[in-house]
Amino acid sequence: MLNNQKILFIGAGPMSEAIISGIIQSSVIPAQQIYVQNRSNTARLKELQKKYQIHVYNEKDVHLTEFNIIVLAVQPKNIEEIINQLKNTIHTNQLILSIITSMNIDYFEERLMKQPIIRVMPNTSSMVCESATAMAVGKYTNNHHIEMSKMIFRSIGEVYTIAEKHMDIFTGIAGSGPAYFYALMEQMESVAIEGGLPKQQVRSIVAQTILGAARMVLGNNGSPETLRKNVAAPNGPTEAGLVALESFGGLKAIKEAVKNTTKRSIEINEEIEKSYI
Ligand SMILES: NC(=O)C1=CN([C@@H]2O[C@H](COP(=O)(O)OP(=O)(O)OC[C@H]3O[C@@H](n4cnc5c(N)ncnc54)[C@H](OP(=O)(O)O)[C@@H]3O)[C@@H](O)[C@H]2O)C=CC1
Ligand SMILES: O=C(O)[C@@H]1CCC=N1
Repeated sequence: MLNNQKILFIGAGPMSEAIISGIIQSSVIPAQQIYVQNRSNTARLKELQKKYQIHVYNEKDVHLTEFNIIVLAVQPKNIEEIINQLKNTIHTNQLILSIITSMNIDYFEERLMKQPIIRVMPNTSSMVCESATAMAVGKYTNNHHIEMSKMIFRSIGEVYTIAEKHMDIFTGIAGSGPAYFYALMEQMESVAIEGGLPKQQVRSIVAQTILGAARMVLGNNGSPETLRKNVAAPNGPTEAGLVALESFGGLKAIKEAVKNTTKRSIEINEEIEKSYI
């Protein structure tokens, strides 16, 4: 429990909401100790306040030093504004959790003096407490910071502590991963509806199929390779499907999607670093 901690979310987008929803559902931090700010979208702040009974702020009204934990949840392009807001204001006893895509811990450590910082990559399944979240720690963090961060992110799913150099590839498979599965689901839904299955059943059928496959792997029922082979009898329908998946470039496409995401994640950090030179 982090009952005595006050936490501020800078950025009121879907990722902040997903994390807030998780920590309230799991009673990790009480709603009255959760604060969220943005710059302009007051309707969004009111919506979050009403839904979760949390405190909301406009950027200019925030007193940063009140908070034990500050979560950075804005787009990378807004990072400079955030650094300007934090610099010369926060203390080294405040923990910064950055979920900002691509931005390295070094970036923060160079601009904020000896600040404990943990870089985190959750995914949108946080909303249903099923995120695969990575955590990489900065050099000014201690065990207490790490434990607090784990407690927060375990409330929205599984947490994996990784080396920071692997954060971009982690983004490639898990941060962005849900989007590939949704794209796959869109295609499966569309072909099933074309094939005559009732639209209202198709969504559940496709989602249940993906959920079942994930549960089989997580339940140690075999490797994906073994489980794939178990589905596909020689010369059966699945084998025909897998042949099409390969011959139409589906398998290569999956690898390329992960590689391209990873590459773009690296580039964003480089672009922002370069904009300072
Ligand atoms: N969506 C996803 O699947 C994942 C996203 N992430 C990362 O998490 C971060 C947040 O994502 P997401 O919630 O989707 O982002 P959004 O772009 O939807 O939301 C960002 C929020 O930040 C606010 N904002 C922007 N600049 C400032 C500022 N200077 N001060 C205060 N608030 C500000 C915006 O509101 P206003 O304009 O009113 O200020 C908005 O509420 C991003 O870096 C994203 O890459 C990480 C993992 C997964
Ligand atoms: O693509 C994005 O902007 C972020 C990275 C991980 C998920 N969404």
